[in-house]
Amino acid sequence: MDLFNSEIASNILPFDGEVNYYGSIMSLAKAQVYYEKLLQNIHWENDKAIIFGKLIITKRKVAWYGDQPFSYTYSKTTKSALPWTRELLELKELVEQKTGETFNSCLLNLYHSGDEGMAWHSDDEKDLKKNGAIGSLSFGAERKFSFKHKATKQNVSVQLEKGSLLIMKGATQTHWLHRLPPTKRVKTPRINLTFRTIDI
Ligand SMILES: O=C(O)CCC(=O)C(=O)O
Ligand SMILES: [Fe+2]
Repeated sequence: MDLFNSEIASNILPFDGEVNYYGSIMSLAKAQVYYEKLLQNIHWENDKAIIFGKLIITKRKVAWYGDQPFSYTYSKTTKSALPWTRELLELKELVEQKTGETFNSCLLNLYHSGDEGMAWHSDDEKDLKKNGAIGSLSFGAERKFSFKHKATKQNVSVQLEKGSLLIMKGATQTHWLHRLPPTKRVKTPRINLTFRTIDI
């Protein structure tokens, strides 16, 4: 499906939420340049989380940027947002233009290989605007991304291509979990940007 210049993308969820996959929204060459710049210029740090009362340091690296030094608490740890870089602002504007949504912050993830992933969760932290859209851009290795309905356990998956955009909105976080499954097949890094709205 060629969605390169298209503003429309259909909902991949059957009910109880809205997830639109736009496919790649830029040329492969541009996606590669962004991948390299983000790898270099982002203040990547290992993520800390408190899970079952134990401090866990993840192999995955994260970073947190925004309009203001927002603090964001998840898995009982708090981060303070750094000011936007030039590339992040360009990408934020691109995602806003494609989706008609606005965002004031971005959580970034760096998965060094398929050994690293993210477990089932919903992005329903109290700092986030309720039912606010989340725009997700992917660079580097292609990975599978999955949704599971909290009640029916129904699964929906999508392959996230280089330079692709996925948007989650409406009641998605209330009714569905999502994850990035680990995979033995992927040996190279992936960078993911999730643009969000912090409630102020
Ligand atoms: O890496 C991804 O595609 C998703 C990351 C994610 O779900 C999150 O940061 O909340
Ligand atoms: Fe998430």
